[in-house]
Amino acid sequence: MLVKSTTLNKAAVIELEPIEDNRGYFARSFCKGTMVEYGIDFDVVQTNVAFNHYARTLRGMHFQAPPFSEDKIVSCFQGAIYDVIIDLNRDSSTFGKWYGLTLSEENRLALYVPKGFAHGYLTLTDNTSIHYMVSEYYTPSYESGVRWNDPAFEIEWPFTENLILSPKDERWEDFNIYTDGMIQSKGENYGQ
Ligand SMILES: Cc1cn([C@H]2C[C@H](O)[C@@H](COP(=O)(O)OP(=O)(O)O[C@H]3O[C@@H](C)C(=O)[C@@H](O)[C@H]3O)O2)c(=O)[nH]c1=O
Repeated sequence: MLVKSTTLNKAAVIELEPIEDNRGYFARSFCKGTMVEYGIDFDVVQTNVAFNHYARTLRGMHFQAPPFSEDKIVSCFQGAIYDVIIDLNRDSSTFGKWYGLTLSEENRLALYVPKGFAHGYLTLTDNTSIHYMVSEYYTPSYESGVRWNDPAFEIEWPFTENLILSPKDERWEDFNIYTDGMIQSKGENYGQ
């Protein structure tokens, strides 16, 4: 597996290195040692799958606040999604910036989402299956989010009309770039 940097601090794209033969291929999709070589210390405590019936389904933008901030590794093993992250760490030079890429069963890419990043995705096809590993247990009282179309971030989504969202994801309040965000080293969460 190859780990490649992105435009956002700490976030990375993971590329499989399939070993092919007449049956198909084999590839490592996660290796703690390889991640450490790239400076990422990731301990998986839970793996999750999500399925979406329809294209234009948007889930996000979610994070767990300190002290339950979590790293994630997200991949799409059926169909295709446009996956987006936002750096909400106030002490990061890429604070407030977003990054997006297509994850699909064809490109077999995964996205490493560091602590303090909001994460969400828009399905590009019907019948999408998403797999993600997380480094913290689900802690609903620390679950938080920002709205997919919050003007503070200007995310360029492939579609913006006729989206399917949960009521929770429609209602995240506006992010205030001056007062909201997190500082992981201090375990602090500001604003929402
Ligand atoms: C995330 C999660 C949800 N649930 C429950 C809560 C609820 O009843 C149901 C659906 O939850 P949600 O609507 O939050 O599911 P969903 O919108 O798919 O939430 C996920 O979105 C993507 C973008 C992420 O990045 C994930 O970390 C996670 O927040 O599943 C768990 O039991 N454990 C979990 O770890």
